[in-house]
Amino acid sequence: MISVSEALDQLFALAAPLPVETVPLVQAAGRVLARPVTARRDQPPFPASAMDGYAVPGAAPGQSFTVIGESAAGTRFEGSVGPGQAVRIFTGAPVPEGATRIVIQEDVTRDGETITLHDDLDENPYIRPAGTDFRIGQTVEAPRLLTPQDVALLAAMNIAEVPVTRKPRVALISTGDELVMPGDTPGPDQIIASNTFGLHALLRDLGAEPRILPIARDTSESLIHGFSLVGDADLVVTIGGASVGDHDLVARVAGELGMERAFHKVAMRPGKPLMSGRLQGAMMVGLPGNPVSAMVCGHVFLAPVIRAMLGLGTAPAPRLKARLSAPLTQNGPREHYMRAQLDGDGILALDRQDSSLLSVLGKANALLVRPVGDAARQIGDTVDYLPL
Ligand SMILES: Nc1nc2c(c(=O)[nH]1)N[C@H]1C(S)=C(S)[C@@H](COP(=O)(O)OP(=O)(O)OC[C@H]3O[C@@H](n4cnc5c(N)ncnc54)[C@H](O)[C@@H]3O)O[C@H]1N2
Ligand code: MOO
Repeated sequence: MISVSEALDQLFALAAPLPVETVPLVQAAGRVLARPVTARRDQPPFPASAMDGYAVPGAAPGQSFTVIGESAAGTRFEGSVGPGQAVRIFTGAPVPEGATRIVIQEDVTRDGETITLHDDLDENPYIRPAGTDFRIGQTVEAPRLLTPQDVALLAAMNIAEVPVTRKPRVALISTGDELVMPGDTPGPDQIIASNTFGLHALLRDLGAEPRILPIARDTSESLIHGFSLVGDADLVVTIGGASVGDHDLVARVAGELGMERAFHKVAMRPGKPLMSGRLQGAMMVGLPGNPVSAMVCGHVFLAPVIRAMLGLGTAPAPRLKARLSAPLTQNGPREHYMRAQLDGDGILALDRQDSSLLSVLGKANALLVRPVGDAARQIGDTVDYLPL
């Protein structure tokens, strides 16, 4: 059995960054910017008013000015402002030549075309210099997972299309005679395929394009048929059939189909029977069937693999630290990812840790990580965790 970090290294060696494609800006959020993009204009492109008021060439309390025109957002005042003159101006409008500040309209009394400034003037000039937000040539660096804020910035830079890494296509194959799809009517010995859907959701959130294939039954023929449906997937993920039972066929069938196996079995709990390799041009990961094992492997392995394929680098799932709010007994020979709850008092491993318990996983908001052979821990000790 290899360690979690050795398994991750081998997975990263199999996970090549995907090609670049161009998408319209409305589809850019959540995608990974693949190349730096450069602003095509200054913003604002002219000195702009930050407030509604009057543009004046300097201002003293009590001073009067004659209003000679108007500058609105989209339609500037053509001309300049001389001594004793003011231009009515609105937020976002170009500041006319000769004006050095904007006096907000709350600080002004207007009588016809004459304005008189109040005694308690707001001193802020309220002018945004040209290019104060960004200048032509300024870049948004890549790789970068684009947020809604980034999309707004790119739009302001007049970038209508962006180069992004293609979404990793992931084929999900559940295996087992006992499984039916949610909504179907299970026979007396059957259960519902669950982690398939949890993994689909996780992968979609990570920016992949997952596809659930028909459930493969516990026969070689059915599994071979399942593998024949993966199409152009970058990553094939099987669920179940990874262990040592008579009906656990995934490793054998994948081997017969020519899988170059990188590893099978990892010193972790849950998730021990994990396997991976390369199968017919795609990366393949065989997850254990126990629902919590599959989901934990999704967070610990599939998430970093998807990020690597997206060009976001090769790093394990980020870990944080917290203080224990209940003691822990000694850990065994496998790295343990304990379902845990984190709150203001610290982190607490939940009572029941069986890898079939989705209801416990649902209550957890963290996976508390116990290193191999970790000694017993006391309240207040610092531990690592992965947020869920
Ligand atoms: N003698 C041994 N038995 C087992 C070992 C071992 O080392 N020696 N390892 C155990 C561990 S650890 C795990 S984890 C499981 C993993 O087994 P498989 O990957 O072969 O998974 P299955 O046997 O097919 O299923 C396990 C369990 O999960 C349920 N399952 C499977 N797929 C789904 C799905 N898509 N949705 C919901 N539930 C699913 C399945 O019905 C079983 O209950 O092996 C241990 N055994
Ligand atoms: O490793 Mo299994 O995933 O402990 O339940």
